[in-house]
Formats: sequence, structure tokens, C-alpha cells
Amino acid sequence: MLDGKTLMITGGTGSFGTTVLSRFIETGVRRIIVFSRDEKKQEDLRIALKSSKVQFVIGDTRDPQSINTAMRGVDYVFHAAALKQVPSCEFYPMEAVRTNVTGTDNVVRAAIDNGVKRVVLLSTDKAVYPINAMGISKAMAEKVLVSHARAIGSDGPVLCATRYGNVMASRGSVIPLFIEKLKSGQPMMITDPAMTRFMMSLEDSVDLVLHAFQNGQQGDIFVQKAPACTIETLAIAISELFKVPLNTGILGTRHGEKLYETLVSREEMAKADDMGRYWRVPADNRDLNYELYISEGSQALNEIDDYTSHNTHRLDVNETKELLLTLPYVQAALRA
Ligand SMILES: O=c1ccn([C@@H]2O[C@H](COP(=O)(O)OP(=O)(O)O[C@H]3O[C@H](CO)[C@H](O)[C@H](O)[C@H]3O)[C@@H](O)[C@H]2O)c(=O)[nH]1
Repeated sequence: MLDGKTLMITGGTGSFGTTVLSRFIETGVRRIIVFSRDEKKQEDLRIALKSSKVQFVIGDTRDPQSINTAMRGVDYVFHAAALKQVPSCEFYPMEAVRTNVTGTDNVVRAAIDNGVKRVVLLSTDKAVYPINAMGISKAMAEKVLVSHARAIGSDGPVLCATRYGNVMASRGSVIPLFIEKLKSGQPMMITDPAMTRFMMSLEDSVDLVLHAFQNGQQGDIFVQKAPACTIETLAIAISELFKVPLNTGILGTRHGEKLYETLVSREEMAKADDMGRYWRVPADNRDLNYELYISEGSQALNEIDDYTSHNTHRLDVNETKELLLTLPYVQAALRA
């Protein structure tokens, strides 16, 4: 599928981009365009990769011209460029709209104009029943993509999306934070002991995106089935792994934070295909026939639950420890 092809990764210097790049470079791919804003990050990645296959393009998905020009001759696009910090989007919601919503629209339009064959958008569990500006803007990004998919049908690129939960040990996230606290003898501050989050590794998220890339049909959204744990379990597991007595305090729920996350809403679950490791949520192909919308309900829907970090497989302390031990970050921290 990749032999002789040209790929583009928007936001390609981020953690997803750098991980997927190292996998793609090994294939028969002809060229990989890393499209992003930060020249320093590009320079660092260029030095780290030393690959003639990778071409770096400075640009911003907010600017239709820059993305359109960069997309000439591209076969496949992985759209990872996004604002994803909950607090910054909360303070600057229009910035989230510009990057996450308008940026996605610009990327899809450029893909259509340039004869791209496939686009995969990276989204998040925070886009389902969103309560913060980051989640709302990613929900809108999904809607923009699916609406284009509906409109173009088989006459343009296959547009699909992936949603994933927290990436374990990603920069600034709770696992590195707790390990740092524990190493410096400070308490791990827990927002709410009963709060749950899906637990996925960076490699899992890359597998999911590649699954979507290989199997996606027009307008699909793919989700990986993932286990979850409470923050209390996570804190206990970390203290046991590092053989340090448990030392925690209570922080309280932060602004824009949910008790649990939802990866698939029950309306989506009603039509989702079970693909083993993944759910495939096909596009909503209803048209603007509002009469049907009002008069036709679905009894099946009454029986179905959302797929959430509260009702997925709940990891206990031992399972959480096992999962943590698979992470290179944790392995290195244990050696240090
Ligand atoms: O000191 C802390 C920090 C976090 N948590 C809890 O640990 C869980 C995970 O927190 P993270 O900060 O690792 O992840 P979030 O779910 O809050 O979301 C994170 O990942 C998002 C991407 O999906 C955004 O990047 C967001 O800004 C970033 O905080 C949450 O339940 C949170 O309440 C604590 O108990 N104590």
C-alpha cells in the first residue's frame, strides 16, 4: 500500500508523528512530508532521523494556501496537527476553533483538490459528549470530516478518523508527573480517586491509526478497545513498582475535567462493527429529511450503553503494574 507513495503528516513533529515516522521510513514509501509550524522541532527531527525520504515543510493548517501547496503530489495524509491541551483551549477557544476545526476543513479541502487517496484524522475520547473547548473543537473536527465524506462519496479521498484515549506516559501527563513527585519525596496529588481514564500506549495509538488507514471506508471512525483504571489504582501501582510507601493527597477535579471518558457514544455503539481489537463506527448517512428525524426512533438504542472508561475492563493494581512495566518511560525511570 505504501510502496512508491508520498505521505504527509500534519503536526508531524509531535509524539504520534515521530513514532509513526520511524515505522514508515522502513517501508518502500517514496517520500514523507512533515508539515508543521515549528522550525526548531523540525530541525531536531531532521538531525535525529537523517533520512532522505523525509521532507520538512513549514506551514500552518490554518492557512489554506500553505497546506494546499504542500499537498501537491501527496497520496495519503495523516492529520495530527491540533491544539490538544485542555487548559490552553479553555482560555483561547477561538484558537482551538482555528486549528482544530478550520484547520481540519482546510486539510480535507486541500486533499480533495489535490487528488489525495486517503486522509486519517486523529481525534480523542474528549470529543465524545465534550465539556471542554478542546473536546468540543475536536468533535467539530470529526463532524467536518464526516460531512465532507458524505458529500464526496466515492468521488474523492477516503476520509476517516480515529479516536483514542490518554496516551500513557505522554509528555506532561499524569504518569511522568506522579513518578517525578514520588522520586522527589512529594505526595502524588490525586484529583479524584474514583476518576477513570483509558490506558493506551503510544504504539497502540499508532497501530490504531494504521488500522484505520488500511481498513477505513468513507466517513468511518475507528476506536481501539482499551482497559482503564482509577487514578487511585494508578497511584498505588506506581508506588508499589518503585517500592516507595504510598504518599498521596487530594487535589480535586480540575477545570474542564470529566469523572470518566467516553470513547463511543451509545448511538454510535448501536451501529458499530466489532472488529476484534477495534470498533468501527460508520458515518451517519442520514440526510436532511427532518420528518423522519422526528418520527423514527430506535428501540435498540434503549438497550445499549456508551463505551466508557467506567464500564470497560477495569485494571486492578497488579494489571496496572504489568501495563506500566511495558512502557519504555517507566523502564528507564526504574533503572535511573
Ligand atoms: O496531578 C495530577 C494530574 C492528573 N491527575 C488525573 O490523572 C488523569 C490523567 O490526567 P492527564 O493530565 O494525564 O490527562 P487528562 O485526561 O487530564 O488530559 C490530558 O490529555 C489530553 C489529551 O487527550 C490533553 O492533552 C490534556 O490537556 C491533558 O491534561 C486524570 O483523571 C487527572 O484527573 C491527577 O489525579 N493528578
